[in-house]
This record gives sequence, structure tokens and C-alpha cells, in this order.
Amino acid sequence: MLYPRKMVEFSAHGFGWDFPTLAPSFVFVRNVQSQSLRICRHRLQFARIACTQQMFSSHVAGPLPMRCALVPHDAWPSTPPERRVQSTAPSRKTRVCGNCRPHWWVFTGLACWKRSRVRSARLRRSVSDFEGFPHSLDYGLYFFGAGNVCEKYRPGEPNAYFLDDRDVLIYVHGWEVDRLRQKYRETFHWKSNEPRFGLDFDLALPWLTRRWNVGIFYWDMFSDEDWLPDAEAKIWTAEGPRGLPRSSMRMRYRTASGDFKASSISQSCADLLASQLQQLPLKSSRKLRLAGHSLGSPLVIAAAAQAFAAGSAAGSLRIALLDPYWSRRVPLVNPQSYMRRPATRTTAQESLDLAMLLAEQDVPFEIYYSCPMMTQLPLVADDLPARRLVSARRAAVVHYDASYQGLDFEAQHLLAPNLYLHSMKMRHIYLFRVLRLCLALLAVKVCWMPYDGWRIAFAFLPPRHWPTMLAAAPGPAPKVRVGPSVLAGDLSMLAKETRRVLRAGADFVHLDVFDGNWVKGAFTFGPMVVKALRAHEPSAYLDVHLCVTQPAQYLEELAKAGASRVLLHFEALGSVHVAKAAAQLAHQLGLEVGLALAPQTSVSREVLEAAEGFDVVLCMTVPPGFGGQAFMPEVLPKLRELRETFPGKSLEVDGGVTVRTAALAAAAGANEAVAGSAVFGAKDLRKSIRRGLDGRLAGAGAGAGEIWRKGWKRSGKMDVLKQLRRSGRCCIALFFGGGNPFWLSV
Ligand SMILES: O=C(CO)[C@H](O)[C@H](O)COP(=O)(O)O
Repeated sequence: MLYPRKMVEFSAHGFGWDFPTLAPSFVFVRNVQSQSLRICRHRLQFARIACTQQMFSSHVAGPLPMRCALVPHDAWPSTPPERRVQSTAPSRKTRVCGNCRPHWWVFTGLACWKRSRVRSARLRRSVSDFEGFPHSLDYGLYFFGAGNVCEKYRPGEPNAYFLDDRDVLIYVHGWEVDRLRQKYRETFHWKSNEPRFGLDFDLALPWLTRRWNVGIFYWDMFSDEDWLPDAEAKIWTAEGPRGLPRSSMRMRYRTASGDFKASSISQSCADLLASQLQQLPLKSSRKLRLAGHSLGSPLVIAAAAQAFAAGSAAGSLRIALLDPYWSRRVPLVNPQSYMRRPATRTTAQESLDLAMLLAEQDVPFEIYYSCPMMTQLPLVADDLPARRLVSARRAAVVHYDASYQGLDFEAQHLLAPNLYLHSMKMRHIYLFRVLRLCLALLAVKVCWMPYDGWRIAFAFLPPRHWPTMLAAAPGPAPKVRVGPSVLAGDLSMLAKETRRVLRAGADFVHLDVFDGNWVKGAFTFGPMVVKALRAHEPSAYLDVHLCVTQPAQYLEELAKAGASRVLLHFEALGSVHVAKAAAQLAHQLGLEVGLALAPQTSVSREVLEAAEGFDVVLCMTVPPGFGGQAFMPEVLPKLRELRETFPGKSLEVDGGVTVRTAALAAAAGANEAVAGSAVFGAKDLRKSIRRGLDGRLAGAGAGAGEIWRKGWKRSGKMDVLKQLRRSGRCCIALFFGGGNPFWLSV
């Protein structure tokens, strides 16, 4: 007798059950026969992750006419799963089938079926498969074949497990402390990586079956450091991080004896990975997925940014960050001098800048969190890059909160790559069943979203399991303002154009005053035109941007003309002293005043000192002079730096602002945007300002959590998804009530 309905109900109702719990339910659906219960051993391990014995027996085994053998929840983390299963006396009617393999319920094709019969003894890789490891230095890319076999990739040479007409997945591991002494290396056999929940299954197999090349970039001999910043340093520089004699520290690596040896490598790990990526003979139409786990995440970003800058991997790159580790600033302990950056910068900020540049080139990010500590450790881990990427609509985040499952930190942390790799298989197994389930529940909400491939988001858990990102999200959305630059309008009808944009919802009007001298050849208008405009628009906020040689001398005239705010260029003012005096004078005249910075002006000490006296800082995102130029993403780090220094000050961007770049600028900290061509060139002015620029700024400026919170609480889920869809990438999402989504990757 089969009990599919029972299982479906169990899955549908939730009770706080999540994906791993659902997984065994399907196994039961398939395996419950007559009066006996067969449990695949690997499924049972999954069940252990997700539920207590009590939950399990009351909701799964309880309703069935039989008993299920399951080890108590608090007993399992310490002993290997095999022994635990055997040590529990199964009831008369329960048979734990140790020989069950996933092959017969995984519909990934006949090939997969056959290959998955490989015994775990064969799946477990011996160190002899790696050249030199663990005694002499071995690093780089290994490609894997079915059965967890691998071959080192050497550019220009054939590799048994690499075919250039296939898509490529490269997994990059993280900090591997003490792994060399254990003579152990991560592979796609996750049971070897984490015996407590890892599947006794070759996780590369579903990818291989779907015609992917799968590889692992090994830098474990470098990343096996007792102190994490020492491993982290090697991502960014080939020099030692702690001021010890360079010869002894330069890209030192660990061997099986636990000792360090200095290497002759003169490149950082990011350089090493980037050069391998650049040399991959990958067809441009093919996909390249880089999946970095933990400390592997900043490594993947740094390497991808280099590879992208060199023109390789363009158009096909996608980055998965699996429980990423972002280092937070701890100046005394971790001066991070190795970044050759000011000591105030953290690797998290550095990674964020690189990620933003990649995002600007349309590289999608997906972020999977499984260990809440990775976002919550106040002095160690920083989730800023993740929040910023999401708020710029450049990343989709999945938070799989494994903390309530009784797993320790390490096991929680390893769950993200496990689930990510596993997801390729899940897609095939559950797609149609879950679709049927959704329809049956009549609570289905389906939202189509174009993404690089298909994704499915399942929500099984109640909102209490929603991302900790929400908890970490900033408060209410900052006020954002959009000001059209009339330079892009019809200047012969200035008053009419001004009225048109104000009626369409503009917060202010931006007037560019050029004297033909500061920007050679660029003339526009002066205080007299401002005065004429004020006569027509008595209540408008007139934002006057002075691109003139001696801006301070026009302040009085502009105040009389009716300007609301004047923006003075730091470059034209010349010194902190003059800038401060000008700001003071403007305030005395009743004007608001802003300090404008040309794109090439960096955030120096003088700039910061001068900016203190101004109400707003304007970052030009194009060279001043004319409209219609392309947005310069290299200004974004400057914006972020200013936002960090002046959390409460208004930050304005001007030049090349479109719906897309507005989101990037807002995510970097801008709360005011001047847009010329994007507004006046739009068919529907109101739509362009209010639902386009304004919406983007508001959403992005609010921070990731705020977007979600706003969406889920006030507008409902569909609004959030539509918001994401508007950003050009996302998913198909299916919701079963509220809760934590599980995204099936690919
Ligand atoms: O100050 C400017 C040029 O110096 C303009 O305000 C700016 O370029 C806006 O135009 P667009 O949005 O078309 O780039």
C-alpha cells in the first residue's frame, strides 16, 4: 500500500519542515510498500539534518502503520552516520537498506543511473590522485569525471575530463586549516568532505550528465594556515601579511608534516586562478560558473574581475558565493597591510568594489548562506557585500538557516556548497512532483523571471526562518531625490521643460552653469536665466551646478536670482580654506551648498575636511561638460567611501544616470541623482522619473533587507519578485505559504 497523499500533506503543511525534510518524504512515498519501510541510508542522513526524532516519528513515521528507526537528534553529530544507523535496532517492520543507492529514484538518465552505482570506497579520492600533494606544492585546477576521478588541467594540453564545447563549473574551496596534516582534499564526494550529512554520491555526476565540465581550483596548500588572515592575505598578494622576512613568508605553503615552506610563486592566489581562467579554451557561447565557498568567495571575485578585465569569460560568467566569508575591519589584529590599501579598507570592501564592477558588466551573482554566523559575527564576518549586491539588484540571495538543525558551525558552513552542487540533481527529481503539489494546494503563485537558466524557489518555512539578512538590514529607506538636468531638454523652452519635469514628479531641477572657461568651449547660462526661471516656477527647488573658474564670486548673485542650492567644484575652489569660506558664505546668503567632485578627484584628506562644511557632496559620474556620456562605474568606490565617512550627508550623482546605473549609485550610497538624457529621452516622463529612477534609487538605497521586508510585508511577495524581474534577472518562484525559499539552482 502506498501513502503518497500522506506524504504530500506532510510536505505541504510545513510545520517548519524544510527541504532536506521534504527529500526523505519523497523517498518514503516511493519506498513505503505494504507493511515494510525501506529507507535509503543517504536519505536518512538528510533526515537527520532536518528534524528531531520526535518530529520525524510524529509527522512521518507516526501516521504510517509501522515504526521507523531513527537515532535521537542530539546523538548524531559526533558519530559517523553508518555506525549510528547500525547501532539503532530497527523495529521488526523497518529495514534500513544499506545498499540503496540514489540511482533508482534519481531520473538523471541511464548514464547517471549506471555511474551512481560506484561504491563510496571508489568515490573517496586518495591523495595519490593529486600530483605532489600533500608533500610537495600542488595547486591549480583539476577537472573531474564520473566516479570522482580527476586530472590536473594544464593549459594547452588535452585533459581527459575537459571538453571545450561544454559549460564549465569551477568550485573554489575556502580556508582549509589543518587539512594538510590530515592529508585530505575536498572533492565532489561530499560524504568524504563532511561525513555527518554529506551524500555518499558523486555530486559532480548530475553536472557531468548535463554536459558540464566540473573542476575544483585547489589552493589548499596555501590556505592551510592556522590564522585565517594569513590565508586570506594570499588571495590578494604574494607577499607575507605580517611583516616577517619576506623570503620566509612569500606564498608559503604547508605540507603533510604541518611545516611551512617558502615557494617561488610570485603571484597571489587570485592571479593564479585568473590566469587559469584566461587560458581555458572556452567557447564564448558557453557558460562559466564560478562557485566560491567561504574564503573562496573573495578569491573567485578577485580572479573573475581580473579575467573579465582581460576579456575572457565575458558574457557567460556567473558567480555563486557559497556561505561567503567577508572579512570585517579589525585594525589592531588584522591591519590588512597586504592589500596595499589604506588600513581602513577591509577585504569585504575590496571584494565589494570588484563585485560591483563585475555586476556593472552584467555578471549575475547568487549568494547562498547556510551558516548564520557568517552574517552575524560582529568583528569577523561582514555581510555588507552581499547586502550591497542585492540592493543593487545584482544578486539573488538564498538563506538556508541550518543553525536550528543542531549542526555545529563547520557542518552548517559546509552545507551551502553541498546543497548548491546537489541542486543540479534536485531539479530533475522534484520538478514535476512539486509542480503538481503546487497546483493541488491552490496557493501557487508563479512568477516568470528571466535568469541565466531556470530557477525555482520553494518556500516551506514560516517567516521566522527568513534570512538573517532581514534582521541585519538597515532601517527605513532613505529619502531619495531625482532631479532632471535641463541641459538634455529643449533649452529654447526652458520654463516649459521645467514645468513638465516637475509635474512628472521630479524632486528638483538641475541647472548646469558653464562659463566656457572651466570646461573649455562649454557655455550655457548664468544667474539671469536662473532668475527668469524662478519667476515662472516660484516653488521649484533649483539646483545650480557651477562649472566655472571662480564659483564663489557668483554666490550672491545666484542667491538673489532665487537658486535653492549651489554646487561648487572642489577643483575650481582650489583649497580647503577657500571651500570652507564659500560654504559659509552660501549659508549666510540662505543657500544650501554642495561640494562637487570631478571623476578624477579622489577622496583625499582635504576633500573630506572641506566636505564637512557642505550640505551635499556631488560625485560627477562623467567628465563635466555635456550630457549623454556613459556612466563611470569607477566612481562607485568613491561614493562608498564618502557614504562610510558621512553616513548622514546627502550624496548626489550626476552624469550617465539611467535606471540601471541609478541602482548601482544608490547601492553605493547615493541618495540624489541628476539625470538628463534618461529623463528627457524617455517616452513617458512620469514613468521614467517615478517608477524608473525613483523606484530604483528607493529600492537600492534602502538596502537588501529593506527591499525584501517592504515587499513581503506591505506589498506581498509578487511585488518583490516583480521588482527583481524588472532588474532583468531572477527566477521562477513557487510559494507554499510564507517562508524560507529553497532555490533549485541552474
Ligand atoms: O552636468 C552635466 C554635464 O556636465 C549633466 O548634468 C549631466 O551630464 C547629465 O546628463 P546625462 O544624464 O545626459 O548624462
